[in-house]
Formats: sequence, C-alpha cells, structure tokens
Amino acid sequence: MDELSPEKKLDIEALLDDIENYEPRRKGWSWRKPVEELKLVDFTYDDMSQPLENSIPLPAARSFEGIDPQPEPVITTEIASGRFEDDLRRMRMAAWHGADHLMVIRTAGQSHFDGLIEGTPEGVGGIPITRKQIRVTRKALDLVEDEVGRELNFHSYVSGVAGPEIGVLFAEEGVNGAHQDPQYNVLYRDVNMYRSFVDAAVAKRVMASVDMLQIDGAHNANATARKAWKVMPELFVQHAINSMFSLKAGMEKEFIALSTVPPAAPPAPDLKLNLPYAVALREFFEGFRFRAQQNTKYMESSLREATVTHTLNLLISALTSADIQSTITPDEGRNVPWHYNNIQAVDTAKQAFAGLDGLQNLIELKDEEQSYLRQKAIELKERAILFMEEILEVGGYFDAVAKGFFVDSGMYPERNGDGIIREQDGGVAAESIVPRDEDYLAPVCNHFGYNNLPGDVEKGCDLIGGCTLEDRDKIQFIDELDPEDNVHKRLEENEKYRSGKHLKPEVEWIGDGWLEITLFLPTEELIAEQAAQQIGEEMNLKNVEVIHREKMHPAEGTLIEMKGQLDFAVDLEELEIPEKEIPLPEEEIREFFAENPLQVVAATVGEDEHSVGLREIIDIKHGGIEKYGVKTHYLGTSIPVSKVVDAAIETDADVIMISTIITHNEVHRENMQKLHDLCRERGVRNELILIGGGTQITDEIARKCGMDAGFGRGTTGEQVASYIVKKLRGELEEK
Ligand SMILES: Cc1ncc(COP(=O)(O)O)c(/C=N/CC[C@H](N)C(=O)O)c1O
Repeated sequence: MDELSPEKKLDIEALLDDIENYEPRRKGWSWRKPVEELKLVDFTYDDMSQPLENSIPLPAARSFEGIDPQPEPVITTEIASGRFEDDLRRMRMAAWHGADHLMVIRTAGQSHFDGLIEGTPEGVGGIPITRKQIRVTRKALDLVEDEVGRELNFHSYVSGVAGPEIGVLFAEEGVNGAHQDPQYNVLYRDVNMYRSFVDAAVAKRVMASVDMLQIDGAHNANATARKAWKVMPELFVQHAINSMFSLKAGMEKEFIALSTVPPAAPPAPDLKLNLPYAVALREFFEGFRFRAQQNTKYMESSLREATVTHTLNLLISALTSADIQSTITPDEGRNVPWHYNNIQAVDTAKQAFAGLDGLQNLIELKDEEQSYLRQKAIELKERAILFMEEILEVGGYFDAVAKGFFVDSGMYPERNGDGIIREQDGGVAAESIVPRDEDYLAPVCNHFGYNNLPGDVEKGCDLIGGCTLEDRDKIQFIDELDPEDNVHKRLEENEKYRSGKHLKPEVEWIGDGWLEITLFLPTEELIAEQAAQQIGEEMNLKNVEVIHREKMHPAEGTLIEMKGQLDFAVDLEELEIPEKEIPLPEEEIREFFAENPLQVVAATVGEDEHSVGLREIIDIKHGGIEKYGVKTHYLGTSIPVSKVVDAAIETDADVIMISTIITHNEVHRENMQKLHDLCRERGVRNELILIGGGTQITDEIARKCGMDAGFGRGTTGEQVASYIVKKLRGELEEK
C-alpha cells in the first residue's frame, strides 16, 4: 500500500488487502525525542519535542505563522467505538492533532473470554481485540506515522482470563503498550486472585521481551471509591505491588508506567489535594514512568467543565512530570466518545503544555520542611507505608484482599468497611491453576517460571527452531469466523458514504447521521428539556435525546444540548461548490497597481473598536495591501459610515473597506447596507468598490447587504488585493 496523502482518505479495503502477510515494522514502545531549546518563529521553548512533518496546529497558530510545538510527554487518545475501521480515521485525525498513543478499549466482557477472538466482529463500548483487527490497525498506523513524521504507539489491555494469550498476541503483532495489573482482574473483574497473579507473571515476561510499555491499574480505585481522595494511601500500595511484581517478572523501570489520576476535581480544591499526592508519588517511585490522566469519575455532561478539569490535571503534570499524558474526551460523561471530541482533548493537552512551557524555570513548589505541601506529602507516604505494613501483618496481599482492604472509602488507617472483598478460592477461573510437573517443558522463549529445558538448550524455542515470537511463519492467521458480523459486510453497507457520493454528519461511524444542537430556552429545566425534545423532532431529527442540560437560572432559563439523527444524506452530485478563489501572483498584483495607482479608504465602523483584523489586511507587516503599493487612508475605529463616505469622496477613492466584527443585533449587516445606500444617495456607488470584512462576514452576507465582496476570518491582504485587481479588470462574473 503506497503512502498516504493529506488529500486522500484512508483506503480501508487496501489496508485489509493481504493482511495475512502483514508484519509489524518494529516492536516495543517509542518515546518522543526531546529538543533542548526548540526555536519556533520568535520563541524558544524549554519542554518540547521534535515537531511533526504534517500536523494541524491550534486555531490561534494563525497569529504565529502556523507553529505547532509538540510537548515532550507522549499524548494519548482513547478509542472505543466498536468498529475498528472507523477508529482508524479517528486515529489519523488525532495523530495530526498531536496524539502519538492510540489506546483501544476492548469490547465489553472480553476480560472473561478464556481465549482469543478472531475475525473483525463489531464490539460494544470497545473493539473486540483480534489478530486481524490489530494487524489492520498497526498497518494503518505505519502509514499515519510516516504521514505525520512521528512513531505512533498502539495500545490495548492485557487482562482478564486470557491475559497471557493476549500478551503473546500483542508481542507477536507489534502492539506497543498495554495495561497490565493483576489487581485489576481481582478487584474489578472478579478473576480469581491466584490465577490473576500467575497469569500476570507470564504476560509481563512476554511484554518485557519486546519492551512493551505497561500501564498499571491504580487509577481504577480512584474511579471506583466513593470518596476517591480517601484512597490516596492505597494508590501508593497498588502501584508498589504491581511495580515490584513487574520488576520480578523481568520488566524494566523505563517501561513500567504508573497510572496516576488525581483523586479529586473542582469544586474540591483540586491542587491542594492532588499536588502533594503527585509530588509524593514521583518521589516514592523515582525511576519509574508516570502516565497522568484526569479522573473520569468526576466527568459530567458538561464539555466545558471536563475541559477545565483536564487543564488543571495538565497543570499538575507540568508542575511535576508526566511521561505519558492521557486525554479523556470531554464528552466521556455523555457519550461513548465522539471522534471530534477525541481531537478536542488532544488539542487541550497540546495547548496547555505549550502555554505552560518552561513553567518549572519560572516557579518552584513551596515544599520546604514545614510547608503544607511537604507535610501532606509526608503524611500520604506514612499512611501508605502503614497500609503496606498491615498487609504484611495479616498474611500478605491475598489475605488483605479477602479482608476488604482495598477501595475502602476510609483514608487509611481510617476504615469504613466498604472495601471490595474477594474470596481466595473464589472468582472467575478459581481452582484453575495446575502446578507444573517435573518434566514440564514449553518450547517457547521468554516464558516465566519453571521450564524443564535440556541442559544444552539456551531457550525453549530453540527446540523448535523459534517460536511465534521469533518465527512468524508459525503464527496461524485465522481470517473471518462470522460471515455476517465482520468488517467486509460493514464496508459493503456504508460504501456510498465512504466513497463520498453521499454525505452525512457522523460522530463515531461513517454515515451514522448523528448531529448535536445547542439551544437556550428561557424556562426551567424540565420544561426546557421537553420543549427541546419537541423542537428536535419538529426539525425532523430522529432519536432526539437531550445529552446535556445546564441551569442558567431556575426561572430565567436553561442551556440544552441535544443529539439527533438525520435520515437523509447530501448527494454531492447535486451540491454546488463555489470554486476557491486563487489569488493572482504577487508580481502581477504589484505591476497592476504600479500602472493603476489605487486610493483606498478603510475604517472599522459603528461602535466597534476592533482594529487588528483590518490592520492585518492593510499593513505591509502582515502582508497587507500596502505591500502591493496600494495607498490606504485608514480612518481608525468606531467611525460613522457617513464619515467613511465623506473621506472616500474627498480623496477620490476607488475602494472602501469597512471592518465590522460586532454582529450584535445584526449591526454588521446594517452598517454594510448603510454604506451601500449612502454611496448610492451621494451618487458615487458605481465609482467605488465596497468591501465588507469581519470574523462573521462571508462573501454572500456582504453581497446581500450591497457590498461588492465580503471577507471573513483568516483572510489575507493578498486575497483582498487580488480580488480588487480582478474586479477592476472586469474578470469577475456578477454573482
Ligand atoms: C489495568 C487495567 N487492565 C485492563 C483494563 C481493561 O480491561 P477490560 O478489557 O476488561 O475492560 C483496564 C481498564 N481501564 C482503563 C481505563 C482507561 N482507558 C485508562 O486509560 O486507564 C485497566 O485499568
């Protein structure tokens, strides 16, 4: 498959082609490459990594020559739509916005499957992780990483009853990172605790053999505990248990990432609670890696609130450290995340880190002996040590779990007795451990534990000329098992959308038809919700559902966001696309104005003080029209329209350019219409070219108000100058 081009969509069929012979280009985790002092236009950055070759910068980059600084931490986006083929597009969009860690949530229940799934069935709340799905995804990421110019890490989960098998599958297929923490199985999936740890040792050894990055599961206690900030001492203990177990199983500290999630969020005093914890954690576990993530527990349906909480979490990362910065989509509190919200979250992380660049060279944490921060950090460490000591006193981890030590809502040593209890002989796959016989022999390498290898054999798979980790020919690739539930069937059904013939809004899957409407209703919540529902239905949306409701005032009004599905598509063949105006070459514009000197009058009109946009169109510094030799009389801001016309007549101008940013009460339309009418009244309309500009102006809006042309956000002086030349040459057909 040839390389991607930014103008073309991912070709899923081509990716599926010959997938039985796909081989991953590398194994193991990729860190970003820090750049000591990154210089971009007028700025020098302290905490950035190598820029991308292709990317989409933040919107405000328009004012900074399009720079797109990439922070040092790896940035994660999580995906869980259930159709991996649609997620590939989401991954590509996320990579262009700065994500280099694509984490795929597994389909519901896969933890309790005691074997591997094959083929490409559709998942629920996540993707069925299968060999074919992994290969197509990794193959797509190979292409995307070449396109953006940075290695991309593909990540999923090694957990559940088939943990070791999943671990081997991931190692064979070049998966770069995975969650692996036996405590997760025990506490949250009720898999037998002995089975979980035996499996974890085997899985970790295989993961270590390919330098697969591991993320632990401590964050789950946060998301589960009633008062999450009370489990902070326990989180240290959970990290310690998994980290030490991982070292004993053969993992390197560089690839053991502690999953650290702030156990609280506003309106709690976020940093007062979470910063001491973040500082103490990094001191305790020096040398390990840290995966920072905001706490999903506190995500409601407000995208704004989730984004601010995420930003505070990013501040904690910038004040302490984060090797991996996970991003939670702001809509996780209302949807199975929509793809464009993945991108929003990635941009939030990139934006915050760019804004906080060099922070640790600007401020120091007040952590001297008697400071609040230091005292809290000490207290948390002491509580954690006492917790660990009591575990030892009661006989060790398994006994402690059976006694409900974990996820108790009391701040240890305070106990509320509401911890998660698991029986030592209970849970899924209990009594399923078979001790290895004396003559146990597994002809595989990187196998944990007793293996009765013949004396002269260095590693097990030498006996068979290499196992599947060394000899891919030994891998049995199984294609589709279900003739109906597979990606090929789905691609057949949505071909007309993928080919671009039919266009439908979407949030997860191509052609899903979902869109979102935001409205304010001047009434109380329950009435507003019902009214919104009816409005959506009257707009002929299907499956209308209010997904966010925010009280602005009990009586004055309610903000509503609702989703609905369109049951029709736009047929591109019937769509009239205005062709994009291509500016004339710079020299041609310059020559024209040299031969035809032009007088321009420009002003920001009405009660409007915005001047930046118009100045950019005029000033030579921003590549404005003065650059082409055009003489401009700039009248300033808040200029009455009548004065603009007077000035144009006095200077015998050829062009009037007015800027009108404020649109309150349609004042922008009014001002343009007034300019047109006044020029007509003064008998000069036909001698003047009238141009309206502003962030909410379009050519169509301007023309409807009597202008000759309108220019909106992002317009350049070159575009305006080129338009004037074409207009004066009579090359523009009247619209
Ligand atoms: C240690 C561990 N193992 C397995 C799983 C997943 O296990 P199932 O496939 O059974 O759902 C998880 C889940 N949490 C991930 C939350 C979030 N997406 C994150 O980035 O941390 C886990 O934490």
